[in-house]
Amino acid sequence: MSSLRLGVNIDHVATVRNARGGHVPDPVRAAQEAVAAGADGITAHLREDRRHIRDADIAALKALPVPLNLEMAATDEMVGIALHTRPHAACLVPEKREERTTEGGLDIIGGRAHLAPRIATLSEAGIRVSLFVEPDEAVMEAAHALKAPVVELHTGSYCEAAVAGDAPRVARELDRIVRAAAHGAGLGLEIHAGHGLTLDSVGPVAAVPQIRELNIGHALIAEAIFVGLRQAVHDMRAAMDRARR
Ligand SMILES: CC(=O)[C@@H](O)[C@H](O)COP(=O)(O)O
Ligand SMILES: NCC(=O)COP(=O)(O)O
Repeated sequence: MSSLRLGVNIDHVATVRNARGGHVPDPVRAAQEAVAAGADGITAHLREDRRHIRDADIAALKALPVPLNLEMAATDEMVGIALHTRPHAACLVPEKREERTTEGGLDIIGGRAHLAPRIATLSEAGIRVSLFVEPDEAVMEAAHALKAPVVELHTGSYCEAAVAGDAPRVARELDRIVRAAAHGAGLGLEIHAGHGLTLDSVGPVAAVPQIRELNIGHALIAEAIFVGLRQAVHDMRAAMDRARR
């Protein structure tokens, strides 16, 4: 296994399925295909509004012999579902019903009192907790204080700059990621990253030595429409491995 794991987020397979209210394409089949092509795990975001991944998807995905990273809001409802389903991991993410997609990292400084008991409950159940946060050194300190073993650095700002071709901003945002990863790893946190990554933008993030896992979904599923899911996973895996050479 590579030192850098690939978690494939299959949310948007469910987006296509839900478009017609039926059963195809099946997110579980997508997960099996992704793993067959080299994914190290599956990520699925059970949103409060169930706009894509649904509760039955999580139960079915859990039955697969692959690590399931359940992305979820830090609510009592979702903690209850996680305790019932027992995924390998739970990644706490901020959520607003009106958002098109995740818009930022979890407020783990202002939200400490709300998060601490939920992190403890999930951890005590043997679920590996990660916090989806901004790549910021002070945030790494807060994650460490909350006793979360893993942080996932939000790469959205870096990816937006990359898409815009704004080289100075790309450099600034990448430097934030590099600094946060080094600081967080120095505190003993396991460092993951994700959101918005594409074949074109993944390389510099994959090259950050402290990052142990990338979670990639939308761009990979979009590419799969043209080259097939196995090829899309293979290509992303290859881009990550090239960056680590
Ligand atoms: C937290 C994150 O960046 C994604 O994993 C999240 O799943 C995005 O939400 P959508 O998949 O609904 O766009
Ligand atoms: N946590 C990031 C993730 O799972 C996938 O995000 P995206 O690649 O769909 O933007």
